Amino acid sequence: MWPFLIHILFDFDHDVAFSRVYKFAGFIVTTNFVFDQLKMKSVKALAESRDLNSIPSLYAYSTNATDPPASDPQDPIPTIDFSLLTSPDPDQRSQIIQELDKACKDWGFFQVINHGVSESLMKMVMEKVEEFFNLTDEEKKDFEEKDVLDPIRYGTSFNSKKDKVFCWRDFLKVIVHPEFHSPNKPLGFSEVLLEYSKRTREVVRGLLSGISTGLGLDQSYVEKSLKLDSGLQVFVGNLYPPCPQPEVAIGLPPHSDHGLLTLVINNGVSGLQIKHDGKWIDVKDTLPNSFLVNTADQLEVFSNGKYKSVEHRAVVNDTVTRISVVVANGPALDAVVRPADKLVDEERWPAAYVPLKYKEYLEMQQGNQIEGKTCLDRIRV
Ligand SMILES: O=C(O)CCC(=O)C(=O)O
Ligand SMILES: [Fe+2]
Repeated sequence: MWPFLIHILFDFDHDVAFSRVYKFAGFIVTTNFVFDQLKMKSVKALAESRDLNSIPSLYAYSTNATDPPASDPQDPIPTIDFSLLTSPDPDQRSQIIQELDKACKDWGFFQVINHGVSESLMKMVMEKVEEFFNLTDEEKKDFEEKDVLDPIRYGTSFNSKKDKVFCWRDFLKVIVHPEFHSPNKPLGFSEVLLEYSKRTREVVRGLLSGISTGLGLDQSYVEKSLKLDSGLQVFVGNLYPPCPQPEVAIGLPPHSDHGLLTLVINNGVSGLQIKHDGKWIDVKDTLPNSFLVNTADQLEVFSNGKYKSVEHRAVVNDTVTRISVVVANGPALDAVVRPADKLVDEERWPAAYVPLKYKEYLEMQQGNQIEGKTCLDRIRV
């Protein structure tokens, strides 16, 4: 006898359903649960549910078949000694500016050491993010995402209203500049967040002034033209719980970030991969207390394509929780970003991107599914 297929559908109205297949007393039972009913079910809650030995089909992600598997980098990832940017020795300064320029041009990704942010602050911010995710679902509910520009957004996947395949990731996104916001829990989070956002902003400012010089512009050109005094800074905590089928799930699919520079640290568990020379490489064995920095879309536009925003993704594993703390630093929301005048020459290097207000770019990127560099493609000339 062919087994019967019993399809239990709880609700036809919703398009986001996930199914699981069970064998039950000779019958095959497919259950379609409507995701809405589990709506803010975090991946953390899902991963902690008993007997989870496969992932719901909603999370089934297939990697691009043309992408080779990730490997270790053949050349070492560039390292930038931040302290040299303010060295009293002009030769040392110009040397590090050249290295920074090369790192942005060849990699779009580098580690920053001697940046002045204390080890204890980096450790504390990681602990507070972990404590945040360990709050009860009820407590975290207060911060559930509504709109992409809400100052505090707790959520799952990337854009759970649009994603066809869900990411194995929960997140907390907080706008910390030009206005500072913070969840009021856990205790002490807000103080740590304020300090971390100030300190990391100093690092970003220093890097961008070096980058400005490296692009052949005045040291303060980036800062002034993109109005960094009121630049947008978004703090992101990412939680990637252990996944029973890591090879068919994804923490975050390939994407580039929307701002200028992104600073990343993690809890010592690797999972970040970047695309370098067309190949995915694992980012691991990084220097202690370093920041991983990547160039983002607005820097690609501003530099007229001299620096490309780097594509990266996060993979998951089946044993340990990975946490990353990301600080995305961009222009002011009302700044119109266009290739810098000095980097445009109608004959040799015509402007390769159309001018767009950063706010509009951000809404476009955050309001859609995340997919490689498709958002940037929309504003290419
Ligand atoms: O988890 C990571 O290492 C990277 C996260 C990331 O790319 C992002 O939040 O945009
Ligand atoms: Fe990213």
